[in-house]
Amino acid sequence: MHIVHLALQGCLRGSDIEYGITADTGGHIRYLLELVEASEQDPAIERITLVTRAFKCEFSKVDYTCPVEVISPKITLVRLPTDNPDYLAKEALWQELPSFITAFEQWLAHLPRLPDALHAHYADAGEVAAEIGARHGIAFVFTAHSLGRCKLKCLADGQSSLDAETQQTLQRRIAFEERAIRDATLIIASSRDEAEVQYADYLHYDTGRIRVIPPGSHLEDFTRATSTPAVDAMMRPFLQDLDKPVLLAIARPVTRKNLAALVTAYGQSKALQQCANLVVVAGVRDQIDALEPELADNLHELLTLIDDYNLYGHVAYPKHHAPDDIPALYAWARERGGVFINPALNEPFGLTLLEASAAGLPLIATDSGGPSDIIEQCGNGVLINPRHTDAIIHQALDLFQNPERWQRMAANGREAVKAYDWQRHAEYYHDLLARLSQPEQPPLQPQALLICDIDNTLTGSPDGIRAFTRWYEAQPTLGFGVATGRSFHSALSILEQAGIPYPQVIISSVGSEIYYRTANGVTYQQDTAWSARIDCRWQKEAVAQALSDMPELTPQGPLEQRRHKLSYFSDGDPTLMARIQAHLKKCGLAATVIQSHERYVDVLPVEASKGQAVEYVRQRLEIDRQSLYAAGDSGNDLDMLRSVPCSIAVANHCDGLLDGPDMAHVYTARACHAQGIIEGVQHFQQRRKMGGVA
Ligand SMILES: O=c1ccn([C@@H]2O[C@H](COP(=O)(O)OP(=O)(O)O[C@H]3O[C@H](CO)[C@@H](O)[C@H](O)[C@H]3O)[C@@H](O)[C@H]2O)c(=O)[nH]1
Ligand SMILES: O=P(O)(O)OC[C@H]1O[C@](O)(CO)[C@@H](O)[C@@H]1O
Repeated sequence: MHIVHLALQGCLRGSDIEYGITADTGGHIRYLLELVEASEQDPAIERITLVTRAFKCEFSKVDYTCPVEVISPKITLVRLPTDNPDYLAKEALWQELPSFITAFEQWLAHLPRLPDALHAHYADAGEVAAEIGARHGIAFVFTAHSLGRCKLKCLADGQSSLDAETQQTLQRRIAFEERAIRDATLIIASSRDEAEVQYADYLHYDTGRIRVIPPGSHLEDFTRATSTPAVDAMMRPFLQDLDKPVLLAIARPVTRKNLAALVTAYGQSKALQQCANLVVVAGVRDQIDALEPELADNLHELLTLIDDYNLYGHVAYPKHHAPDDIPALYAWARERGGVFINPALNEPFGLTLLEASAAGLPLIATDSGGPSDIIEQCGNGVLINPRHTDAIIHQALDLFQNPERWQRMAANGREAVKAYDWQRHAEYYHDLLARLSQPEQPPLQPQALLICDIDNTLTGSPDGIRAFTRWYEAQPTLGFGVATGRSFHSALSILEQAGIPYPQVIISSVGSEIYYRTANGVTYQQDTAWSARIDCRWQKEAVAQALSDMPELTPQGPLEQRRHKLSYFSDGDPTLMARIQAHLKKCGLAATVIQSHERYVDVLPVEASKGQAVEYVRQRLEIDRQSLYAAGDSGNDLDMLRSVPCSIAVANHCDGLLDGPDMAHVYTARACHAQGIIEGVQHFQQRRKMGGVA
């Protein structure tokens, strides 16, 4: 397979990246280089080409006009010239897109055959890929890295109005993104937040074409790192007490990274100054005023704040560092009981959080964007509102003054971050690309359909999953779907992690959303008729308002709240469901209320539940009632198992699932988890063969 990656911005080269030398030389470059390094390990990948723009510049000694750079035997970097030969910031690149497209077409014309996959990084490359894709009928993959609508929102939040030029630049970028999102065959997001919140602001948002594949990080570099004399030398000119704990930030000095708020918070708190130094690694520079205006303005602001708060001797802001110094910087902070902070107004994902976690530092991070996913997964930090300096102060003091909490978070992070692995990313990514390059399959028309709950039904036993996968492969006429309380992306992630085949149908968010796998075998299409059907009597805001009167209900995190689902934690009181129903009735509202695993309460439109969604899918796929199997284990499976004649409760079922008189038809498997599903389906198949009534 030949994969072509398009990435136009910043100073891209094969090694020794000058991170932060321009506003656009940052995370997308690290992401891309580490992705291709993992990608080339796969023998199925014959060739990888990175295509970028050639430019001249005065700020670096590197030759960024060199047309071809061989990075490894499989990976080549190609620089294409455009009309303007000079370095241009991403905001000005749009002018060069027509000439870049022409140069790219000429380059493509010299290839023996078109690439198997085209992958565009960031809005501008997305525009090129959409144009080339349309002209040549090439499918493409899009990764935004950062989205204009989120940036617009977070910049606009802080000010009464944005200047006209910024508005115009962002609107132009958003138009490119809209086109890329509309035309891309597949979109790769790094986090659930990106997939479910950040992309959701776009007109052409289509969840089913997005896959969440978290990036990795060269963990070993950070886990093994120790501080070096170079880091000591970097800090010595700045800090009075080199041994104090450290509050460390590493980010390009752009407005979105909000480094000024960090220095302000530090300046406001004498207590924080007493217990820790502040280290801000904000790119590299020779002369501040020779940098791009945004970088220079932000650095001037930092220097002014340091001066205003008289922080000399307490804050370090080194001028230079090499890529190799970065792991040593985290290690230097760890050796001093440090904490890593990312106070960005919005962080689409946040590679620095992975790096800091691997290096053993607890995190304080913005509550806007990808960090919430990372911290939820790793349990190694706290989220803060980046506009509240008192929250930064409070959380930093708490971590510095509570060594047990520090230890626990540092240990959690080191362990959990192992899940962010480029090799795994590459395997998943290649599998998707390989499927996309195969001819499309005819639409699904199974003769029978098995719908399974995921958690503790399909999952729970790795041996069971292996047995299930083998067994399912030998059932050519049996369709397979899942019905889960998880969101669509959360469901796909757990299935991928567990090695379960991609289902043909995904009923997610407790039956309030339905997706069908499309003919390319990779992407999904949402059933909008189902959404419209359950929407008609649903008054989400009013229901949420009414339930806010019930103190025993605590809302679950923002990602669990969906257009047609409100989710809460509860104390598990068995009378709660009835009380919620009564309260809603009193308020003139109606909803389906579902309690599971005692703690969880989901409130849905009246027409939505797993059972009603399964019946809808059965009719839509024209499956005979006796050829539909459903398997589950807990409270939110109850109405599905109750209504499907061939239902299976796995042996590890809970929530008194089979207590009701209307559950007598349910087959109770002797085996737990996925083995129980196989046992149940075989039971019904056998019974059918013998002519019994199911
Ligand atoms: O002075 C600096 C500043 C940054 N870095 C490195 O540059 C990378 C920065 O990546 P990240 O923290 O992810 O931020 P961005 O540069 O803003 O990257 C964009 O692209 C990334 C990859 O998709 C996403 O994780 C980000 O959220 C998105 O803003 C990290 O490896 C840093 O260690 C340096 O080496 N030196
Ligand atoms: O917030 P913004 O301006 O979209 O910035 C994202 C920037 O981050 C990067 O990943 C930096 O490498 C670039 O894609 C882009 O220049």
